Amino acid sequence: MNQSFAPQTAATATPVVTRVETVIIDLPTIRPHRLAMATMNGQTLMLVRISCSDGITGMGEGTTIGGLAYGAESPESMKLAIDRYMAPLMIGQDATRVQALMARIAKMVKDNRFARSAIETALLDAHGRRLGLPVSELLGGRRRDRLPVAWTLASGDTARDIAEAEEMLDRRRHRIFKLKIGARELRQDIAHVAAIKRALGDRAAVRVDVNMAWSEAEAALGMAALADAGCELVEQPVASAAALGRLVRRFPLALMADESLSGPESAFELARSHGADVFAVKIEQCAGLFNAQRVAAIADAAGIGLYGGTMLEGAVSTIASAHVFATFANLQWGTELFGPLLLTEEILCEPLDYSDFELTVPAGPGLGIALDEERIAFFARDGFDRKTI
Ligand SMILES: O=C(O)C[C@H]1C=CC(=O)O1
Ligand SMILES: [Mn+2]
Repeated sequence: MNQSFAPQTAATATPVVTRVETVIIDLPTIRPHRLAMATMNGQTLMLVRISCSDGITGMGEGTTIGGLAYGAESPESMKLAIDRYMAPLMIGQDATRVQALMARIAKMVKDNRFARSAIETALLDAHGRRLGLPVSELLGGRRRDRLPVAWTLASGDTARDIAEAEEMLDRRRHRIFKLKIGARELRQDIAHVAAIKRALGDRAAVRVDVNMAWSEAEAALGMAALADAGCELVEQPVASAAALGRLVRRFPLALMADESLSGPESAFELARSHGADVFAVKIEQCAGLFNAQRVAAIADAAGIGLYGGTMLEGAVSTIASAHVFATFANLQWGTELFGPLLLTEEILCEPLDYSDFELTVPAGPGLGIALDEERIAFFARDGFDRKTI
């Protein structure tokens, strides 16, 4: 058969990355958010925009909690890693081969998982827009259009937390509540959890996140008391993965790994050592969306439950997470993709749909969201080009 191989014209030439821009924006939170390691009064988003030779652009986000309190990357270090090290590796490279380009970056940039997640998100957003497909379709296809969303009660005050939970139930926004504990004395924390569960009864699920604040002995005491109080799940009570393995299944509540999980290798190790009942999957901890899928596959193979976690990201990384969680075969524990709701400011042209206890995964190309560039420019620390994307 005769085949014609027409030479590539400018219009069909491979799109390459032409520009990588970053910006840091500081936004207030609706109330102080008290975690074991830090109290947040605001959140800082590091946004990245990748432009390509075919005129397509994509957005990504790197966000952490409490500066350097949560992990080794800060918003400023993510910006630096991208500006100084990742961008030069990307300019002129094929923008359509996202996995190949991420592998090129991973070879030259160790760790820096949050910054890599931001870049991968932006490349997938751009490629989705190019092909007219949502990111979830690029990742193999979504299995669900809506995701259950938990809310974190972390005002530090029991009565205020109960009032907040009641309001969320009334508005049908959340019926799963995660309580941040570990900053106070153990007995006080248990009394706090028990009071909230008593007030909410069967109308809501109550879970806790200790953010590694307990010793193993405290965790044994605490988990028994939490189970008695009607708490259904405890997240990362201790720092060490070995200790998690010694605590799991000893008490009638599920044990979830969060900080111990940093991608497929640690997921495999936790699965091998039976270190958790549930994995909190976070795209940033995993260094991107493809790795988040690998972590989910490991959990499925090991019979470990899945939960869609957050680093309290803004809309861009929240929706990137939503796209990948929508592809998971199992999502037994729902998600906590409420980050944008903790901020006083809307940075999207159209707000996300949180209704009936769930978040709708956008259906448009790429991430399916449009940033309000005026708002971004207004909140940018050092200025940002206004450009409609
Ligand atoms: O899970 C964490 O440790 C971080 C985060 C998620 C929800 C929240 O309130 O804090
Ligand atoms: Mn956690």
